[in-house]
Amino acid sequence: MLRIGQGFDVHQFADKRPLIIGGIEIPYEKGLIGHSDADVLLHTIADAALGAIGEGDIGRHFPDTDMANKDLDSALLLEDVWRLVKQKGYDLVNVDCTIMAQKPKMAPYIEQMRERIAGLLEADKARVNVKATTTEKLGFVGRGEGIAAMAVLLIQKNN
Ligand SMILES: Nc1ccn([C@@H]2O[C@H](COP(=O)(O)O)[C@@H](O)[C@H]2O)c(=O)n1
Ligand SMILES: C[C@@]1(CO)OP(=O)(O)OP(=O)(O)OC[C@H]1O
Repeated sequence: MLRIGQGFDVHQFADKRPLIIGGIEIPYEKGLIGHSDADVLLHTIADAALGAIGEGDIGRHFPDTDMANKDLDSALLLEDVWRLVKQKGYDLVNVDCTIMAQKPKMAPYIEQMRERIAGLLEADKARVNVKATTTEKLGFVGRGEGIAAMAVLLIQKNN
């Protein structure tokens, strides 16, 4: 049995915040804001995984009204979501992600992100692909107001 899910998330830039994407801290003059650590890529993957198992979205599982989720490490959030996926008997087939950011350059950090995500999803790195694109200076991403990410994720159960 195969199931597919997709995810999309956006977070806004602010000064004096670390920039954490894909579980990796990227040196930059600004970071993303959210109730959690605002890891836009891990949130997107978690939403895609929840979509694939028909379990809603991260806002339902980790409400931003709950102070227990304040400054939450999104790696823990994705680990929790992945536990649900595994409990239902599924493994990762592959996940493909796109980060939309005018700046900074993601290319130097992509391999580290793949390794981190593969670890969180208990899968080989070859099953994880991460891409980055600018939006050619158009829209909120192009103006450097924030970063968006999307993911498509496929899981498989062998029975
Ligand atoms: N934040 C980003 C954006 C893009 N890249 C890399 O540059 C390539 C070209 O970007 P375009 O927006 O012109 O498509 C893209 O394919 C990425 O490899 C990046 O590293 N970081
Ligand atoms: C992760 C949660 C919870 O800490 O907070 P945020 O960091 O604001 O992230 P978002 O992608 O808006 O949605 C899920 C939230 O409930």
